[in-house]
Amino acid sequence: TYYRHHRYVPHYRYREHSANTENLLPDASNPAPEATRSGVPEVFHPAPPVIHQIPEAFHPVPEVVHPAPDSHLLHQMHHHTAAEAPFSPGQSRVFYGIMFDAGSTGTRIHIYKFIQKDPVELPVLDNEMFHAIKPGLSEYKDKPEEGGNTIRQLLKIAKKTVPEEEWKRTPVVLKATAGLRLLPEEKANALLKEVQEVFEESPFYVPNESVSIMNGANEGVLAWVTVNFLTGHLYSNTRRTVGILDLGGGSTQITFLPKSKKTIENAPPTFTARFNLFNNTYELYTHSYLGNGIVAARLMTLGALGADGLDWKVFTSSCLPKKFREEVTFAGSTYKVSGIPGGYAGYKLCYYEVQRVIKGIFHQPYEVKGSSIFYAFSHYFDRAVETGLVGNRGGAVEVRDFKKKAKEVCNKMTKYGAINPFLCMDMTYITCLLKEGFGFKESTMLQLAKKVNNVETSWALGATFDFFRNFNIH
Ligand SMILES: O=c1ccn([C@@H]2O[C@H](COP(=O)(O)OP(=O)(O)O)[C@@H](O)[C@H]2O)c(=O)[nH]1
Repeated sequence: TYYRHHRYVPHYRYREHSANTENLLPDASNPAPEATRSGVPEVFHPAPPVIHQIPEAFHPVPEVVHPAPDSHLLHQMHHHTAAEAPFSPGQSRVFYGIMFDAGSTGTRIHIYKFIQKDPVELPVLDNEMFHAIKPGLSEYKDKPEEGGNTIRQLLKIAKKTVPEEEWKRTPVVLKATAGLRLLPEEKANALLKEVQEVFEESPFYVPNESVSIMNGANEGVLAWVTVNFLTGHLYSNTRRTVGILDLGGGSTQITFLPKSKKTIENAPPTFTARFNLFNNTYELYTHSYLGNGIVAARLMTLGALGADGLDWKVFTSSCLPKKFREEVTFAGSTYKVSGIPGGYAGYKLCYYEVQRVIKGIFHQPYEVKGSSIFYAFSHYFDRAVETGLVGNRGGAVEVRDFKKKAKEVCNKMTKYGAINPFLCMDMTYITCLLKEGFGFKESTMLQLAKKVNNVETSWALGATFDFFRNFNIH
């Protein structure tokens, strides 16, 4: 079935912004999207096997900055004239890319399979194999060899997924995010060195700078590229795109293409990123708030992050069930946390506590009060599913729905605490983050998704495109 051509049919609909033919591949037979039922948030339907056309930016051209030592790989990656193409007539070529996401709460492997039908056509994304393990690399800060074993484990999946004859030209790349950013440099470097060694003993192709800590701006931009690619916005003729909201364990990202110049003019200089893609130069508003991921925010709410006396101190909060008591490990430290026995718990008090994590830290972009569409994934999605705000296929909600649900969860702590004792704290934090952090209106619509067309919404696909054809983000 590798070579069967599936037609790309958009599976996303939106109440205010319905998908239209601009977002489709130029295929006259693509059906026009159905009208959405007004007022009913539509869900995403995981697509049947889909082939995603790679945007032109990914079209391999000779100025690829990552040199591949394997001439076979280069041969395939670059644009050929028919005479030099390594293709037999009518035969498709398949190639793979392996991207590791070393997050603060877990490590994930994404194995992308691309198909190039003939040397002059753009490759297409055929499918993704995804696997996640917990905890993240940062938990192994004092035992890097054990951290390396988690990577070895995931590489076994890569060896099962990628055919053996492709191993030596399949690039393997790892990018770490907040977990490693928050570690002391020497601890983070020891972990990266260990991963590099594990990669080198693997049969895959290890490019230069294969293992690194990604900067926050790239994390936001590359997730934006992924989501706009998967939703069909990158190869549409309009400049209509969607924004992204990513809530990790250690950091949180907001990225969107401003419609108004004022947004860029009023943004701090480090909050914008420019890059070329699809013959367009994009200037995005993007920022990663380190320490404002959901797990870091829990510990800040509790007053635990950076506190002394961790051995004996118990950090309490009215956001937690009164009888709850647990140890939380984050960025290599362990904290004792609990509810307030015999004390008060509930939404109002909790909101007051989480506000401390947000006040005075966030820049509110000029435009966010407008009608832009934002895709929210990672922990936004997880918490929305756990509380029943959306089903596990995701869907559209308004910011006020998070608030309503947060109140319900905090006021029925016993019921929801059984699902996840941090639900009240997390939902209240998300509400506060959206409203008082980014400055969204209560009526702003968010599309909650984990996958779009069967591919994970994360920065990893964007990073794989960037690897093959550098966007030169600056
Ligand atoms: O491809 C992915 C990448 C991440 N996640 C989820 O997104 C969150 C990201 O958290 P992470 O630990 O990576 O946060 P960071 O370290 O970047 O702050 C976690 O709930 C993951 O399970 C996911 O569902 N799919």
